[in-house]
This record gives sequence, C-alpha cells and structure tokens, in this order.
Amino acid sequence: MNRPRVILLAVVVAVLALAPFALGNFGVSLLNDIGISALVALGLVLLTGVGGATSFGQAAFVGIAAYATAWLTTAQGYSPWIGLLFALLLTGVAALAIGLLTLRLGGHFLPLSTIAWGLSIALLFGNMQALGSHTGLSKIPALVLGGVSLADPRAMYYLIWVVVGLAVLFCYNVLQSRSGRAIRSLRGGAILLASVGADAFRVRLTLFVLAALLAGVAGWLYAHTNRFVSPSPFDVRASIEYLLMAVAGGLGQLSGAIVGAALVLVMKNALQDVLPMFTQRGGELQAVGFAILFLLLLHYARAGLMGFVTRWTRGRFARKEAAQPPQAPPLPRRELPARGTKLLGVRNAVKRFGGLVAVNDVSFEVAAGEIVGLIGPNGAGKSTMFNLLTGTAPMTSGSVEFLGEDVTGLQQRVIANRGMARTFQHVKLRPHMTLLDNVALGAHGRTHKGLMAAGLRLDRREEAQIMAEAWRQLDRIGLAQRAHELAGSLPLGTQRILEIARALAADPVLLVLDEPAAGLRRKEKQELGELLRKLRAEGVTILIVEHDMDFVMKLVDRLVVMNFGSKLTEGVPAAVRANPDVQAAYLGGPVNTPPAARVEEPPRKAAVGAAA
Ligand SMILES: Nc1ncnc2c1ncn2[C@@H]1O[C@H](COP(=O)(O)OP(=O)(O)OP(=O)(O)O)[C@@H](O)[C@H]1O
Repeated sequence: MNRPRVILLAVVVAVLALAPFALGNFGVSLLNDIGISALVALGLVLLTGVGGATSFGQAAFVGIAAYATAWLTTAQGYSPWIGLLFALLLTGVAALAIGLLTLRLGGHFLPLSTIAWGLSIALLFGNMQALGSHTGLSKIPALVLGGVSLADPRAMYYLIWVVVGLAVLFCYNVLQSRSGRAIRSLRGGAILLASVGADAFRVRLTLFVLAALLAGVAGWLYAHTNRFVSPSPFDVRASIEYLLMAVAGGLGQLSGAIVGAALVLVMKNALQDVLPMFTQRGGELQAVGFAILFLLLLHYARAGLMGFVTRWTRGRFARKEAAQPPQAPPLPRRELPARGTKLLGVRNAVKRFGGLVAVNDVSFEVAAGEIVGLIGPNGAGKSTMFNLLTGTAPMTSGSVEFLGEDVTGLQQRVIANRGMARTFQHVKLRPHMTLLDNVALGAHGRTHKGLMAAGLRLDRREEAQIMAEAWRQLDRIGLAQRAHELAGSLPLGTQRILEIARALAADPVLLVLDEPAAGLRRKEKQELGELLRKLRAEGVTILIVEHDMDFVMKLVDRLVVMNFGSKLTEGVPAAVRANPDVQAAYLGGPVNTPPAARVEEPPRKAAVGAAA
C-alpha cells in the first residue's frame, strides 16, 4: 500500500476520533449532520458521478427511512434496530419500484422524473395523518447499543462516523470489482456492456438501490439523532442540497461526499450566522448564495474540491497499482466446438432502415476454426450484418444460428454470454478507465460475483482471476507495460487492438472483428495478423470485416463479399479475387493490389433501393 496514503488515512481517523474532545456541543452536532449528509452524498457520487444518472429525489429516500423507523418505534413500540431493518426494506422496495419505472428514461427525462417522485413522496409525508401530517412525529427513542444509550450527540457521533467509514469502505470495494467496472462503464451507453454479457439496466438499477439504501441508513440515523421527523427536511430542496454536496466535494471521488457535505453544511451555518447581521432576509439570501456556489462550481470546478486536491498532491496519495499480475488460477475456459463443424449460420438476413435496405436477404455460414472475411465497398452493409448476428440490432427478417441454436431475437448480452465476442467499427472503450480495467470488462460474462460480495470483499479470489486474465490478454497484444494508463490516451489504432484484448478476455468461441486493422502501421498489422492466426490455431473462429485487401487476403480462409446490402459472392480468396463482379464492385478494377496497399473504395451512398 502507498505509505503517504496510509499515513493520511491514519491522521484523518485520529482527528475524527479526537474531535468530540476538542469541540463543543454545537461542533459535535454539526459533525453529526455532516456524517449523515455524507452518506446521502456518497450514494450520489456513485449514482451521478460514477454511473451518470442524476437524481433530484435522494432526500425522499432519507425521508422514507426516517419516517419508517419513527413510525415503527413510536406508534408500534419496536426497537430502533428493528426500525433499521424496516427502514432499509421500505427504502429498498421503494427504490426498486421507482427505478423499474424511471431508469429506462433517457436524456433529461430521468432527472425530471426524480423531481416528480421527490416532490410527491415529500407531499405524502405531509398529508398522512398516521405520520403526523405537517407536524411530523416526535418522541422517537434514542438508540441503545450494548446497553449504552446513544441519546447524547457525542455518543451518536461515534456511531455515525463508524457507519460513514464502513459505507465508504464498502463503496470503495465495490468500485474495485467486477460490479464496479460495470458501474464505471455505464456512462457511454449500454452497447459495450451488452457486448461483454452485462445487463446495463440491471447494473443501473442495482446502483440506484444502493444509493437509496445509503440514503436510507442516513434517514435512520437522522431520526434517532434528532428524535423528531417532519416533512420539510426531505423535500426537493434538500435533495438539491445533497446534490450540491456531491458536486462541491467532487463527483469523481468517494471522499468528495464527506468533503462536500462538510463544505456545504459549514457554509450554510456560517451564512445563517452572518447574514442576519446585515439583513432580515437572510433565508432568501442563503438560497441565492447556494445558487451562486452551484453555478461557480459547474463553471470552474466540475471536479469539485477533491479534484483540486488531487491535482495539487499530484497523485501522491493515490492507490498504488500492482506492477505485476496477481497469482491466481486461470478462469474456467469454454469448450470449443470441433474444427470444421458448423458454428454460425445466417439465413436470409434482412435489415431495413426506413426505406433503405441495408442488408438484403444475405445468407452464409462459418465453420469452427476458420477465419472468414466479410468484405465489400463502403456502405455495403457489413457493419449492419455484424450488428444483426451479434444481436446488437434487431433483424427485420431472417435468422441466425449459433452453436446449433437459434439465437434470432435474443438480446446481445445473451448471445455474448454464449461465446460471441465482438469489437466495433467505431471503437467502444471507456477512455477514463485504465487499459487493464477495459480488458477486465471483457471477462464480465465469465464471472459471477455481485455487488454485495464485492462490497464485503468476498470476491477477491475471482477478482484476482479476472485481473490475471486481463494482464494475460494485455501481454498478448504487447500492452502489458501500459496496463495502468488510461485507454483514452492510446492512439485510435491501438485502441482497436485493445478492443480485441477485451473480446479475448471473454474466452470467445467466435470473435467478430469490425475493421481491426484500420489506423494500424504496417508492422502493427503484421503483428495483428500473427495474433489472429495464432488464435485460429488455438481453435478460435474469427469473422472479420476489413478494408485492407492485402491484409485480409493473406489472413482469411474464406471470403463473403457484400455489395449494396446483398451478398455478391463467397469463396476462397483466390477465387474471390478473380471474380469479375467483385472486381467491378471495387473501383471497377482488379482486387489484387500490390502488397500493403489498401484498397480505397470510393465513398458512396448505399441507396439500395426502396423497400419492397
Ligand atoms: N442506424 C442506421 N440508420 C439508418 N441507416 C443506417 C444505419 N446504420 C447503417 N445505415 C445505412 O446502412 C447502409 C450500410 O451501412 P454499414 O455501416 O452496414 O455499411 P458498411 O459496409 O459497414 O460500410 P463501411 O465499410 O463504410 O463501414 C449505409 O447506407 C448506412 O448509411
């Protein structure tokens, strides 16, 4: 572990442990509020900062939990510890229901819907007589732990901050895991996740429920610290304040939740003290002050306070990355079908985009252990064909058989999990993640440990296996030395190769590569060719779209040629090269170009005629 990081952590823990001895009652209560708010902001750092889903309704979850425990302990006389279970159950169920209803909404609709349910839940609290309507519920019992009452804020302080510490540790563990990589990949669309066998909606829903449960723990602590609940601390204004905390601290880092909560609450208290000295309209001015802070942050400091700190300290306190792969047994491998048996069969595939027929009644087969090239001029429909057979896009008609089973209409992730791994014409990597993490994503479908296991570090064996596999694939493509660099720092050609490593981490039966050699230099192309031949020798089947005719002709066993959405011909490279129709399709001339020369097709629109 990084020594300065350990020392920093020890200092923070020591300061927090000693703080109640140095502070008065007001200071301790303020730190209690900061700790409780930090739990909510922590959920928002994960949900919004990492997962990219903005929520203006987090205070509602705090409220559900606070009211749940308040009602159960006051009206029903149960212990606050039963109240905790009830509060978490209710918050979790509410988050699941709300998430199922709203998380599929794209763009601005999700944040808008969070405002809607945030408002309605707060209104509900104010209008339910059993919950004391607008007056709320009072006389909530204090917590008792091991026979010791925590009625005193100083006693509560330690419980709150131990819970904050455990929550941060849990979230930190999650982020360094299989689930965490999926969560970190949510930004940038669902297709990449589906291609590695993950369900982006499920990942987002789980994250949403986790963030709500963190808010739920905060609500439970709030109720038993303040011993009184009323609707106003759980309305949309409070939600915005929580979001402000996460943004102010730094949405990209877990510590940002604590720093942001401290910043906002200290500032709020300072304004409450200072403003009345100058004006009687302090409350209104306070809101204006926060609005200005929000605007300044969004304009000048999107990475928040922790973003500045990270830059100043130049990563001195950052986690030390392993320079070597961990020692771990290899992940179980798939059984590959016997060489020469039918692996993939595409029958009468049709894809229409409105009036444009991008793929028109195309059929072909791929046998296990061969490399098949899918070639054709620009706009011939090759990438669309790949999208159809991998399940990335639905077919208009036709069918696909993979490993002897009909996979037509199956979801992309289901097909991926059956052993079909792909790369994309427009590279789909996560540029803000390291090379190692990008490749490790590929093994998602081969592994199983979930978020809970990750948070509790019960996934370490599997995680070591995933990392060992990712290192192995990076080594295979010659990028192991750069394992901890960000994928976005690679040139585009190398990013394509990184996509292949990610696909290989899935241990595929069929590797579907869309223009893998584009942007590579001659030597890199040779290395890529060698890698693909080696994979074929190992029994992996490869289907490849490639424009570099020299590269593809030397590599493949067979070619399928498409033109204007239809199949023009198929056969061994020599026969295809000699085919006059193919020569006519390419530049109106022969395809046997000089070595290393790329056949440049004239860009043209594949207006394949109106739909029948
Ligand atoms: N989502 C879409 N909506 C509408 N038209 C599309 C869509 N995707 C592809 N097309 C059209 O379908 C046709 C085939 O495109 P496709 O990308 O499959 O060709 P390609 O052979 O892969 O071309 P290239 O070699 O240039 O990548 C093109 O005319 C393209 O504009």
